[in-house]
Amino acid sequence: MIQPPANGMWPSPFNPASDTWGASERTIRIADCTLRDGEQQAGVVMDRDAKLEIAGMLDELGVYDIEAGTVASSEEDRAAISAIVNAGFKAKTSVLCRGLTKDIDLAHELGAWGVRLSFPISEVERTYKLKGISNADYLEKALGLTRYAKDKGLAVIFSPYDTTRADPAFLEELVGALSESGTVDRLRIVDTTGCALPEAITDIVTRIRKAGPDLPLEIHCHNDFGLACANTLAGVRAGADYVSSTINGLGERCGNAATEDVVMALEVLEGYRTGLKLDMLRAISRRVSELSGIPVPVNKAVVGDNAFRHEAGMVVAGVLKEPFTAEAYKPEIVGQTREILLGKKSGLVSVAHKLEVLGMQLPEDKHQALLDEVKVIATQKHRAVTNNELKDLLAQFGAVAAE
Ligand SMILES: CC(=O)SCCNC(=O)CCNC(=O)[C@H](O)C(C)(C)COP(=O)(O)OP(=O)(O)OC[C@H]1O[C@@H](n2cnc3c(N)ncnc32)[C@H](O)[C@@H]1OP(=O)(O)O
Ligand SMILES: O=C(O)CCC(=O)C(=O)O
Repeated sequence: MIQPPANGMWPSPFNPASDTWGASERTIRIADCTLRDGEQQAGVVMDRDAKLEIAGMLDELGVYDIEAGTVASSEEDRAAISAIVNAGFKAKTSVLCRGLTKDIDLAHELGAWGVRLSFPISEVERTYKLKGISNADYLEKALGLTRYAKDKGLAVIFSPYDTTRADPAFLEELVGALSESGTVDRLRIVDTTGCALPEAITDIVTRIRKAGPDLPLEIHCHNDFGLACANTLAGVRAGADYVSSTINGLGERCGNAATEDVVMALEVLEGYRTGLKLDMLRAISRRVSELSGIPVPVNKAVVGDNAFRHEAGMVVAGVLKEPFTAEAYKPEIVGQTREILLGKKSGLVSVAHKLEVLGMQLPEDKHQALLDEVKVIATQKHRAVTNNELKDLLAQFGAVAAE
């Protein structure tokens, strides 16, 4: 008889073998940016206490670094950054800086571990944000800023904003120069408008690795085409060891790659290890939702309420015998629980199951009539039937407590 895998994960055997991308030799580190890009979602405000609480949960989750805010943004944000820096977390605290030395000074004064120097590289960004700066001036400025930050003892993550629309030859030239300068600890590849395909990310990472073979890489993708997770995975496969993502995919416009999606795809489908406490994912998702005011869709991957809920009769008939018939991994791995709902799509197997769960007995010849009534109620109410509604129905049908 077929045996489920002992680790509670059952991916497709058509997936490439887990050592294809060196998964067994690489640990992928999560550089979470919920508190910076997450807060950039229009209308979201997270105050100092909210940020400190989320940072504490991220630390417990096991992320490598926490991008705590944009240092120039406000006094409140600087207070939050300062509180996070001084909280004694294991995770490192970094901040986003513009290409301005005054931002680097602020980061230094706050005691941040590192800076992400955001310096737009594509022609469109440079034209409208950096007064049309030339390639030569861009290079000089980038080298000057990274040197300035390095001399202050900061970890330097250089971020050529809008990387995926950069001129490829200039991007390679920049990477070569930064790499040679020894002033950069990591390069962040940014798909600012979410406009890249996974193949493009693979190409960019491959080019960058050729131009600066020793430069550690971070991948930061937006979700405007629903590709943020796929693009992040492509970046990791091609050689990025750091993932910049957010809880619940919170972030500008359509958001960022969701930490929970990326981590579970890496762990379950690709065989990488992230070192995260996966069973915290549901709890941190809920808290970030509460503190940001942005709800988690019920069908959100990994952390949604419906991620491990089953209603359709044919599915439930399988799940009750072997959950892997409808699930790729066990819900408890991510702090979720499985639930069977009774509703419009249920069958008799679900009726028997619900009776058992509620500790009730009903003669089998009444099950079909009960199911018919369940379907009427569900159809009228446009939802599944609650346990209380079911208990009332069972009373009407003369069900008794099981012995
Ligand atoms: C999309 C991203 O994820 S990047 C991160 C963006 N995050 C944020 O903007 C959040 C926090 N921002 C803020 O609180 C404010 O924008 C502040 C305090 C940083 C700056 O406010 P202000 O000084 O009033 O400037 P404002 O935001 O209106 O405009 C930004 C200016 O910086 C320029 N700029 C934009 N990006 C950069 C950069 N990376 N480096 C240097 N200058 C930049 C813009 O072109 C604009 O210049 P202009 O005034 O000549 O048009
Ligand atoms: O330049 C950066 O690293 C920040 C920009 C960003 O978050 C983005 O473009 O998506």
